[in-house]
This record gives sequence, structure tokens and C-alpha cells, in this order.
Amino acid sequence: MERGEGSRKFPGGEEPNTKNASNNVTSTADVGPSSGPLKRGRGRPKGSQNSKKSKQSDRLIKWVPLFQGSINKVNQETGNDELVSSLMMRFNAVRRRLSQVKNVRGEVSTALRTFKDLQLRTNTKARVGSVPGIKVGDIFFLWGEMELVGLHAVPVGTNFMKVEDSGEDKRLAISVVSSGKNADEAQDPDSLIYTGFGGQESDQKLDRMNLSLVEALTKKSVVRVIRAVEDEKGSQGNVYIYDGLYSITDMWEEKSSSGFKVFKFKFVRQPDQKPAFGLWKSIEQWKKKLVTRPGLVLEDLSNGAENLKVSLVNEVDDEKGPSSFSYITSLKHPCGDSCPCSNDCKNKMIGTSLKFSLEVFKTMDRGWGLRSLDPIRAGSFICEFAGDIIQQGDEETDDYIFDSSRVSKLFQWNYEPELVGEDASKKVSEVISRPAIPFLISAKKSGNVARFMNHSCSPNVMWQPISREEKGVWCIHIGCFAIKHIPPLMELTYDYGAFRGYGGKKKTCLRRSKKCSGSF
Ligand SMILES: C[S@@+](CC[C@H](N)C(=O)[O-])C[C@H]1O[C@@H](n2cnc3c(N)ncnc32)[C@H](O)[C@@H]1O
Repeated sequence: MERGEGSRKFPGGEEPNTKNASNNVTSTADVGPSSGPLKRGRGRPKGSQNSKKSKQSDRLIKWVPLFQGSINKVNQETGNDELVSSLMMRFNAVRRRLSQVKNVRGEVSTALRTFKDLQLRTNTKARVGSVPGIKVGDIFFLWGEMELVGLHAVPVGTNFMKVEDSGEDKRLAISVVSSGKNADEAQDPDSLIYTGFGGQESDQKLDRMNLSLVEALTKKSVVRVIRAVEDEKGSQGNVYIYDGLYSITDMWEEKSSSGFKVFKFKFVRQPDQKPAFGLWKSIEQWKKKLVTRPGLVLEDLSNGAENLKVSLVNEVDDEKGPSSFSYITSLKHPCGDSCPCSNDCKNKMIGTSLKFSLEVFKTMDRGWGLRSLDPIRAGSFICEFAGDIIQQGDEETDDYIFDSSRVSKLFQWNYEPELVGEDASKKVSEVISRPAIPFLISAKKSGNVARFMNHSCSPNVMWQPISREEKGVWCIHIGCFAIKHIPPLMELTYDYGAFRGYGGKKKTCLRRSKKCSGSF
């Protein structure tokens, strides 16, 4: 089978040509832990640390990086969640790393500029139907990410593959991106009217992409639909939502506003798929207050303390809220107030305000949890951990402890150093630094949204403790960063960690992810 239109092939070892590379733009706001001035790690090449920032930014990208997903033949066929999330994580790590170095023109690269040049080698097999490892509702910020995992291989429009039919080669549509620009595409979460390819300067023709859609209609073959929506948090670009499988049920011709013939295709969503784009539409309506948020208990749990409202929602039972606590927005140190640097911190990694609309919600079996109404891009800063720094001793009976010795698990962002001209023999890692002096924070009496984050053995966020001296005072900040793209309303969870420096009893994990270790 061949890949559909728009796929690019680069022979092994060959330096890819940048000319055809095109991509959507990305925001530079979410450069994540790997870009901050606090990067540390084993094996980091000299000059890449913060203190040597100038040397790092002197480094040039001299060739166009080629991202190889390293998907073997078996994985091309079967795929799985772990493979997809590892690919996406590595890809985003490279994207962020590229935003820290100079490009061939000698300018400090922005994700926008360099990413246009980042070539992908995807060996993922073109297929009809769902793609292993990709779930309905998964989000992407670049069409290149969709290409990488084999979901959709062209920047816009229809992706098709060649199929043999009674000895004849035909093209069959396998996925489409609906831009949502036509009113018909944007409104109904269960169907859409999709306009064929071409028609801007002449009549549309029934060939290639359009013919592949006709073939899918005739064969009653399912087509993957990706809905594009504007990325409100990014400066430019789209978020792409995988909305599951659709069937084409009808097609007809119309005259466009410019008077040319266009083909229209009616797509209907297959039943029994979890809501994806539909959920986004609901959130839009809740935010605009066109519809009341079901289960809303409180509009703002922070009572104005946060820059954005933190809603409290219970769609599970009658509980009216968590046990009482004081809402604070930063860490309280034992003697004196918060760290003096919290308001004028030069550290870009950690902001003091919320960037995403967060919601505390009642889970089925793990008390209250935290999620976002906005999509969160991998690497984004989410919030700080607020609470009281406490002495060892009281933590055994405290469910709201942040134990710095438990977050020291190795976590790597930069998996492909050679792509950005770094020494591949020395594994560059974005190891979470363990502060010299372990500490405990309790968010039992005072805390912020972070106190509601539950544990998962397959987490989507991680905490980065940062300690440094500022104005003669030893300051600690704990920043929470997304390690994956997180769709709206997906619970935010982190790995509480297996190692407990201060003792404590184990609890049974009820999250039951595929990699669940049973307890935390
Ligand atoms: C920091 S609190 C999280 C918020 C808490 N769910 C609440 O209602 O306030 C930690 C506590 O939540 C519960 N919890 C968190 N993750 C869990 C999991 N994966 N399975 C079972 N209980 C969990 C445990 O009771 C744990 O001690």
C-alpha cells in the first residue's frame, strides 16, 4: 500500500530538502521545562546549561533536522498507546529544544521558524479506520504530529491511499481535516458537510482527492475526521481534535459564492463513539454562559484569589465541596511570608497566574480531582504547588503532602540530541533536579488547585521543584508542567512516586491505568 498524497519520503541518511516543508505555526509560549534557566542534568554538553546560556544560543542548527520515529515493522501494524505517547513526547521535546538554539540564519530560533524546517520521517502505515494508539478525543497542535502517528498525512483536506479494486488502482479517502470554516462544518458535532478540493479559480474536478471521497461513499468505507479549531491560548495556529470515524452518506454539486462548481459531501459520525468535538462545543457554550454547566456547585473556588475562576463541579453525588481549607496562591515559608521572588521572578518557567481555566470535580472513587476546560499543550506550565512548608512528623495523617523526595524520578525530555547538534553519545537528559535539602509541603490547611491532583501511574503532568537563593532568602517553587497534550476535561494527574523519604503508608491506586503499579 502506498501512503496518500502529501507524504514525503527521504532515503536513509540523505539530508532532506527543506523546500517542501511546510507546517502550521506554533506558539512560543509553551517552551516548558527544557527551555527554562534551570535546566540541569547528567551528561548535558558544556554550554547548554543556563549559566552558559550565551554559549548555547551561539550554537547553530546547520542542517535540517530529520525526526525519525523509529517505528519498527511490527509497530507499524499494531501500534499502541505507549509508542504513540513516547513518539509525541520525543517530538515535542525536539520542537522545544529547537526553540532554544540559533538557526542557520543566525537568529535565535523560535518554534515557529525552526519547526517549519523540521522534517518528519514517519513509517506509519496508511490504513482505513482507527489508528492503534490514537483515541477519539486526542489532540494535536501541528499536522506534522498527526502525520507522525499515522492519523493524517497532509496539511489540509483529504488524505487518501491507493487500493486495488478488480485489478484497477483506485484512491480511497481515509481521513479528512475539517477546518470548521464553513458554517455547516462548525456547528453539528455529529455530522458535517465537507467541501471538495479546489474550486477557488475554476470548477472543482472529480479527480484525486474528490474522487477518493466518492470512492469512500461508494464503498461505504469509514473515514477518520479531524476537526480543526483555533488555538485560543497559542498566538497562532490550530488545535486538531481527532473526532473518530465517520461515513460519507451523500454527495452533490453546488455553485460556490464565486460561481464555480463545488462538490459537497455529507459526513455522519459513527454511533457509540465517545464525544470529542461535541465536548468542545459544550465547553464553548458553558464558557459563554449560553448553557449552565451541569453539576456546577461553585463558580470560583478560589474566591477571586486566582486570575481565572476555578469552578467546582459535582456530577457524581450530592457532596457540596471538599473539606474547608484556605485558598492561597503560593508557597508559605515557615518564618515569614512567601518567597520574595514570587512576584518579580525572572524565571520564565513558572508564572504566578493561571493560564488555563481549571475545574475541581468530583471523581467516581478518588474524591475530588482537577482538570482543565482548555486544551493544554505538552510542556506548558499549569500551576504552582501552594501550601505550608512543614517539618517532618505530621505527614503520616496528611493526604495533601508534597514530598520533594518523591518527585525525583528520572524524567527525560530531550531524547534525540543529535537533531539539535548535540552530542548523541552523551545522553542529554532533562533530569528533574532533586533539591539538595528535601522538604515537605502540606496543602491540608492552605493550598491551591494543586492539592486536588490525584495520583496516576500513567500521569500527564509532572512537578519540577526549583530551589535557589534570591535576595538572600532560600526560595522554593514547585511548578507543574504538562508532559503530554491534554484534551479539555481530561483529569490532570501526576505520579506521587514510589520512593518516600519520610516513610508513610501505601494506598491502593484506584486510577487503574494500563501501567498501574497497584499502589502509591
Ligand atoms: C492530594 S489528595 C488529592 C485530592 C483528593 N482526591 C481530595 O478529594 O481532596 C491525595 C488523596 O487523594 C486520594 N487519591 C489520589 N489519587 C488516588 C488514586 N490513584 N487512587 C486512590 N485514591 C487516590 C487519596 O486519598 C490520596 O491520599
